[in-house]
Amino acid sequence: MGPRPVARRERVVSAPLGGAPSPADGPGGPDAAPDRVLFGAPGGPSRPRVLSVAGTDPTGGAGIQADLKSIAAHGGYGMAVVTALVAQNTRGVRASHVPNPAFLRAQLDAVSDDVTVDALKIGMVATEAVARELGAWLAVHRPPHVVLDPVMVATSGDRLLDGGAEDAVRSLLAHADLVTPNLPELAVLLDEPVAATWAEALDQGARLARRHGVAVLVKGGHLAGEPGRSPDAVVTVEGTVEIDAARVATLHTHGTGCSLSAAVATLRPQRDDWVPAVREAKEWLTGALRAGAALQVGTGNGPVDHAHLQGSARAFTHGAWEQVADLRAACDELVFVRGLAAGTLEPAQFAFYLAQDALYLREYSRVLARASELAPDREAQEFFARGAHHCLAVESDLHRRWLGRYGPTRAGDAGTGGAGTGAAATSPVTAAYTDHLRAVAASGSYAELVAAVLPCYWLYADIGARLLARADLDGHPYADWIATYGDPEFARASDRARALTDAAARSVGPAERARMLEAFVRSCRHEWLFFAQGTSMPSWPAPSPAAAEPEPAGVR
Ligand SMILES: Nc1ncnc2c1ncn2[C@@H]1O[C@H](COP(=O)(O)OP(=O)(O)OP(=O)(O)O)[C@@H](O)[C@H]1O
Ligand SMILES: Cc1ncc(COP(=O)(O)O)c(N)n1
Repeated sequence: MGPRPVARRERVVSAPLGGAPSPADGPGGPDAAPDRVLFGAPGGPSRPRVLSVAGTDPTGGAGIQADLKSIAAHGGYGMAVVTALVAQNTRGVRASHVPNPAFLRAQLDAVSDDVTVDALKIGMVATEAVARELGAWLAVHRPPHVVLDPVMVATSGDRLLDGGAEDAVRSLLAHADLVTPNLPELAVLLDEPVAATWAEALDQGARLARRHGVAVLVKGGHLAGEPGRSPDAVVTVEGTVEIDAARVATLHTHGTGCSLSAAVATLRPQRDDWVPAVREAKEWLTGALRAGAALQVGTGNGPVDHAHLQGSARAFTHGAWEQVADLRAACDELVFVRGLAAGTLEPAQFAFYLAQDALYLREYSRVLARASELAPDREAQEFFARGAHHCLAVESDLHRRWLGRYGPTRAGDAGTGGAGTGAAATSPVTAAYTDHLRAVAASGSYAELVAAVLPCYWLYADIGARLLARADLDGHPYADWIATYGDPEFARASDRARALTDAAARSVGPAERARMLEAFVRSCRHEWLFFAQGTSMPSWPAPSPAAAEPEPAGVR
């Protein structure tokens, strides 16, 4: 029932306040890139198709090999064009071979002649000639999201870019949305000394952003004076968003920059802007750094573990979604859902459903407000607070746009078992769902609560996308309503709710994860019932008038 129109409203309502490009929208503002593709929607690609243009590392920790693992770990389909074959391992670089630029172009064209690229990550370009050829290709085939990792020197200290080719890398900035230099690379791009403090690094990031109209991911991996921390920041002409993380005490940092930039490139087509993509990628990278040593790869600076969330620790929502596969199929088969898609649903049944939806949203808003209160960080707090606010906006909108159309009495008829006395009463099905949510809000943890509220986003985004693809909306009585179900904005909010749930799941132990799963599955069952009541809820008798209070003894 839920927040799908909420997310839709998010775009409309926030425009006057937040309509200016956000700091992380990139140089062209929020409209520079086309609307996000709804990956996994019918008829569309199931995953973002991400191209890495970079050098190789036969030991698999950096370059293209790392990029492909990182892309896969973030749900992308990875492709790779090789700029340079590098004989290296965890101890250093021995030799490299750079194929001629014509062969690079042949590889690039082989991809762009055949495949749509949703995001591009550029890593080691090795020589000026490679950078120029790549620039020429980009001038014609620029993908919607371009991340440039201006690789110059390896962790081992070996050069990966020809001396004198810095200008050519700088020229690629014109084709990039986000550039991800480490501190020495940032200094080279600006032709300034290396920043000694985090504040200086941020200033340099701002100068680079202004000079080239690009978003800059300033990385604190090489920073000395911040003990225990490894902060990064997304810096644009509009401002700076810092993303802090604990420093992992490890030698195994080979390929961190490659892995991070590939992760961000893969997440960007799946997220609203650069900040959430970087936040998620960095959180993942910190886990990958922690798990790196256990791989026992090499005797030098070993790689990070790109697969640390796979296997037993794979994303919580992945397993939870599989658990409710039957319920999801059952939702599709409901008379209500089929009638909605076909346009054959009785208007009175639709009105009853909407009246219950409005009642539900009022309660759901309170529950989202509680999730905001419990949220562990500002981004989650804002996400749920916005959701809570928009639920109320949508509830009012439902009354104004939809329930007015059918008349409060008819909705009330359905809701009060035929009493026909105006406002709808909460049905037992609606009450059971909101009771469940409020119980988790009252006594569950943040992790359990986000799992409980997730189905209201995710099931609707999922059903919405399929309804939209199937239904012919021309002259359809519920066209407006179905369009809100399939709105990509809503799918984005659902993705975010899912990512927050996964982040919460990663921070708790197995017992709490089991409670999260239970809360999630229960909410899914309530969602199914909520749809089902639209066509199969019997009227229930209106309550009898309250018995008159007995008069207290001794009066008169
Ligand atoms: N020891 C660490 N603990 C936590 N995060 C780290 C650590 N070292 C690097 N990082 C993070 O890894 C990412 C890459 O940062 P870094 O500044 O090392 O870039 P880089 O030098 O381009 O990487 P690479 O080592 O691949 O060349 C950043 O998000 C940074 O904060
Ligand atoms: C092909 C290639 N690209 C990038 C790096 C940088 O990674 P790191 O600095 O972690 O060695 C590398 N070593 N090899």
